[in-house]
Amino acid sequence: MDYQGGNPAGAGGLVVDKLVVKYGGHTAVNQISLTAPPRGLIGLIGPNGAGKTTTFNACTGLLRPTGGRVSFFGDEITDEAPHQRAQRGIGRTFQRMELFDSLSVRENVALGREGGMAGSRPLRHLRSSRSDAAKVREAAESALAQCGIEALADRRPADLSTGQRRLVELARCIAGGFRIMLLDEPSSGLDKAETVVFGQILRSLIADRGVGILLVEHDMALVMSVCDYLYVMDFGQPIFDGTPAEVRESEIVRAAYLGSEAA
Ligand SMILES: Nc1ncnc2c1ncn2[C@@H]1O[C@H](COP(=O)(O)OP(=O)(O)OP(=O)(O)O)[C@@H](O)[C@H]1O
Repeated sequence: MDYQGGNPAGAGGLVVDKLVVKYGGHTAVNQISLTAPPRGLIGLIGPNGAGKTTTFNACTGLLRPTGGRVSFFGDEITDEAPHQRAQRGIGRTFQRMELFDSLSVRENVALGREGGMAGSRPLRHLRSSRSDAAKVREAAESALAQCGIEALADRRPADLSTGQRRLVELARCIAGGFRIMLLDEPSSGLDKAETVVFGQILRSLIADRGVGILLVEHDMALVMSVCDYLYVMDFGQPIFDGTPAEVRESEIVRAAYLGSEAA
């Protein structure tokens, strides 16, 4: 079922159920449940150290949880390796950008598609077909267009502004053709105008491609304006979930987080 707004629990996509993650004796994530459905833009917010990135790492397989389950379109994937989850359609960007400055923007974006194809067929680079190359080119051009950065295709990331680099990173993830994309602070370093454009691109991405997005973000203006539904965590615990309007009104959230942010 595609997401129609409101509480997305049970709507399919990426489902996290009572997730627990410990680093040694420290419980970084404690009983977190959330759903990121197709066509939904879901925010995961909370103060620094709340456990948001740790939750992402458990969803993408970089960390094995101590408890709870992760499933994807009905299949349990809690113990699957990162590449298996990527092949199923879980994509991700990282808090710190990882672009290759020796490659052009177009080549960086194409890697998003090539990585997935190489993962499914390890010898692809030795015996890649013309149709594979065409698919990669097409995916890269389409992702560049989705982000409005076709004109930057032949430039090097090092020569671009932070805002432009963020869009290259997003385009690379889009080129991967994922069904659910986890974006970790993707608007960090952008100015207000760039952030507005970034939010519009996220919404158009959902409308045009039917993907779902799980967004970790500290920019409350962006979160409140683009998200359909929000999960709020603090000290590893779930403290509230609801629509942006409900979150804004919540005393619990205000006390834990929004009091210090521009709500
Ligand atoms: N590799 C690690 N080893 C031990 N503790 C860690 C590790 N990574 C994170 N932590 C701790 O786990 C908790 C959750 O961290 P996490 O990075 O998931 O929070 P976050 O909500 O993403 O924070 P931020 O908004 O600052 O990125 C914090 O107390 C952090 O110090």
